[in-house]
Amino acid sequence: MILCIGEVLSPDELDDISNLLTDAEFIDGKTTAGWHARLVKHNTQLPKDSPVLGQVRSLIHTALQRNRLFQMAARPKHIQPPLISRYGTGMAYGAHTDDAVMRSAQQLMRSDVSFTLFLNPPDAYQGGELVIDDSQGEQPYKLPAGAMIVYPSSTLHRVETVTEGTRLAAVSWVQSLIRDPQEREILFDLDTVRQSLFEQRGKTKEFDLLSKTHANLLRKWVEC
Ligand SMILES: O=C(O)CCC(=O)C(=O)O
Ligand SMILES: [Fe+2]
Repeated sequence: MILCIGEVLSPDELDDISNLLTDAEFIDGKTTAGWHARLVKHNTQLPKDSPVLGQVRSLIHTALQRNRLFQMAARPKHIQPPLISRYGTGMAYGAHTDDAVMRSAQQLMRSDVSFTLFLNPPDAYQGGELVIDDSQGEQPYKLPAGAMIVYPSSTLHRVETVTEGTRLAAVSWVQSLIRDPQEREILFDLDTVRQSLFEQRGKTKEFDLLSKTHANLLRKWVEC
């Protein structure tokens, strides 16, 4: 499932992030890519010791925690602290697949879900689409500032060359409580229907039965 979620960051949070990044120093992004992705990764990102990295990550963490759609779609067990990337003119990230296993703090995590959170508006740059190769073929995504795309880490994807302007984005990976993407989608759909039924009719018998099925499938599939 590929899901676009709007207004994950508020205009105030976007302003704060933009101010923090204005004078920040960025370094070559190759340092955090796997050996094959490194060959095609041409961007820059905030270094680990950047004085603003903690604040930017904290704003993003808060936004992800409160976003119900993200929580429902990804069911995060671990979220890798996001990389804050900047693509200037001529920069791109060629076709690659994300590492299946990553080190997060002191532990290893599996990447199930990848996401890009767009930090500046689409008219601030030409090109720079995230292109995901899914069963329908290649699909380009270029979202408004503050919106995010959540997609399976198993896909091949790339970032088109930025031909003008600057693209700012946060990217990260999630190990999901629900490993299987189809099971995750079934739970997402059931949860969506359950909530809409509740909004329309309140806590009916049908709502209770759907909630029971949702909880029992979650119990069956969850990896704690
Ligand atoms: O910037 C993006 O939209 C995606 C970057 C990416 O694919 C990666 O860092 O692995
Ligand atoms: Fe990637």
